[in-house]
Amino acid sequence: MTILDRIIAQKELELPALLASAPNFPTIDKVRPSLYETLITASTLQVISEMKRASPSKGDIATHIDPVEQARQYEEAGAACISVLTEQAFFKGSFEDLHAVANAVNIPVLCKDFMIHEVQIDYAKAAGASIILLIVAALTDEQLKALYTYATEKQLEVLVEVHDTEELQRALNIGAKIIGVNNRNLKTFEVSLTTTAEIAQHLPPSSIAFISESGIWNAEDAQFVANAGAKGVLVGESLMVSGNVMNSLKALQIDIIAKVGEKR
Ligand SMILES: O=P(O)(O)OC[C@@H](O)[C@@H](O)c1c[nH]c2ccccc12
Repeated sequence: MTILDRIIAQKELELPALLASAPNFPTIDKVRPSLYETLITASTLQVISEMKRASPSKGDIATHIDPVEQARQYEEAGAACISVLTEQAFFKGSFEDLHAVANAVNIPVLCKDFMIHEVQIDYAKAAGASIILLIVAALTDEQLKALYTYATEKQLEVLVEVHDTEELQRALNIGAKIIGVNNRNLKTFEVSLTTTAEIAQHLPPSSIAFISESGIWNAEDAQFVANAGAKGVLVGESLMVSGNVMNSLKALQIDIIAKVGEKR
């Protein structure tokens, strides 16, 4: 059993409780910018910064950090979006974290979880998310399509995560507009930024907002994925452990305007 299998099995165990009750969060009435628009019009690499206490690959990362404080710093540093891990068993997140962060900031908020059922999307929306994640590797084509449609009908944006070219094709088939390459293999935990470069070669020349996820530590990493065509990066651990969130985040916001004659 891979870690992804284990997480999905855990999600299936949690579904009955979600289905038996209804989300009960005070409504957050905010109109947030579209992440898609921000990404495709960007002239600097956009940073989606993540609130990540722990992970199955690293164990505890930063369990003492207050999500609201962290999110405020991300927003102030010019993050395009804040990703909040809501998975509990392996990442120590919660919908409460998501709601608190969504309340505190005005930029787009991504519910980072392992979605297998519409009810999770209801909770994400109720807790204030403007974007959800769908992981192609965790879903059948039918599930992927159904969850994608359900989320977009609820006015949520969708980040569709892929790890190889076959998954990219499945994401393209459902009309995904924001596609993220996870540099971390969720089956082996191996991280390699070249995954982004490899998959980028198979992107059709269209208006897809392409981002690179995981394993981004510094400006050099940011430059590498930007050269491959990424418009944004999804960054967790390096910002969670940084002693200076503002500087660490700003260092990633490199120029991505292609110079004439330069190949990207
Ligand atoms: O901490 P990192 O290496 O910067 O990675 C962040 C983010 O990409 C990672 O948390 C992630 C990417 N896809 C996921 C899916 C589920 C949970 C977590 C993730």
